[in-house]
Amino acid sequence: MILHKGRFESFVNRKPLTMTIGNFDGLHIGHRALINKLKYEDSDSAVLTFYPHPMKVLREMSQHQVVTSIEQKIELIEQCGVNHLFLADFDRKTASITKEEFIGILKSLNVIRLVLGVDFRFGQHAKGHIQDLMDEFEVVIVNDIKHLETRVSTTYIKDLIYSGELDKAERLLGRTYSIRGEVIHGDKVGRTLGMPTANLDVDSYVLPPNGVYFVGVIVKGQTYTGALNIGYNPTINYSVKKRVEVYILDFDQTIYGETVEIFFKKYLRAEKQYKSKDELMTQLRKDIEDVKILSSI
Ligand SMILES: Cc1cc2nc3c(=O)[nH]c(=O)nc-3n(C[C@H](O)[C@H](O)[C@H](O)COP(=O)(O)O)c2cc1C
Ligand SMILES: Nc1ncnc2c1ncn2[C@@H]1O[C@H](COP(=O)(O)OP(=O)(O)OP(=O)(O)O)[C@@H](O)[C@H]1O
Repeated sequence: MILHKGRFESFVNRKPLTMTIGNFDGLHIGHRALINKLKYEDSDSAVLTFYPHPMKVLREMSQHQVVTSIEQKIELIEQCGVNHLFLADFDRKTASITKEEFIGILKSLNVIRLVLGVDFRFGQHAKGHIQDLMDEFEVVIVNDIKHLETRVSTTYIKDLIYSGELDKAERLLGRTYSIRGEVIHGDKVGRTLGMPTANLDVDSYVLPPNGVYFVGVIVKGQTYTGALNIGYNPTINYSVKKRVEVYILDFDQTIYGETVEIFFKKYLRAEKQYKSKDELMTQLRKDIEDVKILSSI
């Protein structure tokens, strides 16, 4: 896959393209339905997406949470076998590109065919409609992919994750929900409990509810099993900021600064304030036993 990164109006491409356009946060089964329709003999397949997510810029949402980081999105699109990914910088200037200018840029990029969802809008104030594109390009419209009468969308999947419906989110994503984060320094209390944990910086992701999860962990290309806690450590070492920390089974490396990927497999229990450190430790040992059993099934 060729990754074109930069300003939308500055991209250069010679070969004819069949392109789809959107945010594609999550690369869910609806998005994949579009991408799977990009293959034509007469052209290369292409995805156009914007970074940062337009919502972050337009609504000034510094805390806009995502289902896939930009790195994950690039990898997932590449795995779909797409020839070109156009990753356009998104800022106020990009947002002010009119629908006529938008069409002009697509033409200059040699786009001959567009594959789009029925609700597709584009250009300044989302004034451009599919109808405006039909005069200039061949347009393939993909009907909404639904799950039990509900249109699959990133917004819906985010709600499922926030409310802990991870099985359903997994079905709509077509893969286990995973997040990536750098291992940061915690308060190093875990190791004094005989249970060193990796604290993760995963601030930009949609997180499921607080509690303990059975997870898969990828560290330096190797897959491990883990017990992950999302919460505030109410028993010892209370934290005002939400923490995400994982105990990786059969692992004893120092991994500060490494990026690890966490795959949410099963919710185990709520985070709880225990009366003593010993009670917490007894529970943590039980969590690890539960995770061992689940990983052997
Ligand atoms: C699998 C797992 C489950 C946890 N469950 C709880 C819990 O129920 N209640 C709690 O107060 N802390 C819980 N913790 C947090 C520990 O108290 C925490 O690891 C400890 O405070 C170490 O913090 P540190 O990373 O800053 O060293 C859990 C941690 C893990 C890894
Ligand atoms: N369920 C679906 N079925 C078919 N096409 C879809 C579906 N969901 C999104 N698309 C199409 O995929 C492209 C990219 O979608 P985009 O990521 O912008 O929206 P979305 O998944 O609906 O997310 P959000 O909930 O944030 O609006 C658009 O052309 C859109 O119409």
